[in-house]
Amino acid sequence: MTAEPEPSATDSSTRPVFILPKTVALVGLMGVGKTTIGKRLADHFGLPFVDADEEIEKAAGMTVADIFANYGEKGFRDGEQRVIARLLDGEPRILATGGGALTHPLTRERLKAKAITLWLKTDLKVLARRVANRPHRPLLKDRNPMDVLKEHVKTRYPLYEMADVTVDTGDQSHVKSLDQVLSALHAYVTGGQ
Ligand SMILES: Nc1ncnc2c1ncn2[C@@H]1O[C@H](COP(=O)(O)OP(=O)(O)OP(=O)(O)O)[C@@H](O)[C@H]1O
Ligand SMILES: O=C(O)C1=C[C@@H](O)[C@@H](O)[C@H](O)C1
Ligand SMILES: [Mg+2]
Repeated sequence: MTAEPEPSATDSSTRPVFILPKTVALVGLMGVGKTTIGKRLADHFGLPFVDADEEIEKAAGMTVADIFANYGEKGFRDGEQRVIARLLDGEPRILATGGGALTHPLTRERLKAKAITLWLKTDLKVLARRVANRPHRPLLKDRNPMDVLKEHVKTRYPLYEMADVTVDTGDQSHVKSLDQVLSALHAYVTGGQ
């Protein structure tokens, strides 16, 4: 006799099916998976995926690193604020924000009003390992990643706490992280039904 296969985390038929009433905006520290999980979430819902960093680069015609170099962090945040405002208008979508987007008061206000905000978090050691492999982030230039991440925990965690939904993904596969995100969103959208 052949046993029925166990439903696995990769079996998308076991994932909850529901409609998103508005845009889901992923927030959290750099390297936590906003882009990676955001793309998979968009595929699941058949919604467009947008990455605020990419949209800022398109609008400015230069890389995030060059915007920081030419206009400083303040210049970048102003541009980021305008781009996120535009991305929050229109049909629901999945939006990956930049790690520091919530530091701008207007961005915080708009995200709160127009999106379901979802804070992705994980252990700092996991993040330090991930960002060490990718040297393009201007805030890490010539800095020890763990020092920067610890500073960001102090200044940004109080901001991320405004999120409607929080998911701690630990150090596991994308597939499992996506499952966690979907069940947390499902509980939020249906009021835990
Ligand atoms: N379970 C997981 N969830 C999310 N990302 C993971 C996971 N496991 C490994 N990663 C890897 O972590 C790296 C960082 O992810 P990603 O670029 O999506 O982060 P981010 O939050 O968008 O960062 P940034 O703020 O710099 O844009 C990617 O290489 C991704 O593949
Ligand atoms: O954490 C941050 O402040 C940043 C994260 C990236 O997504 C980019 O938005 C930029 O490098 C700044
Ligand atoms: Mg990203």
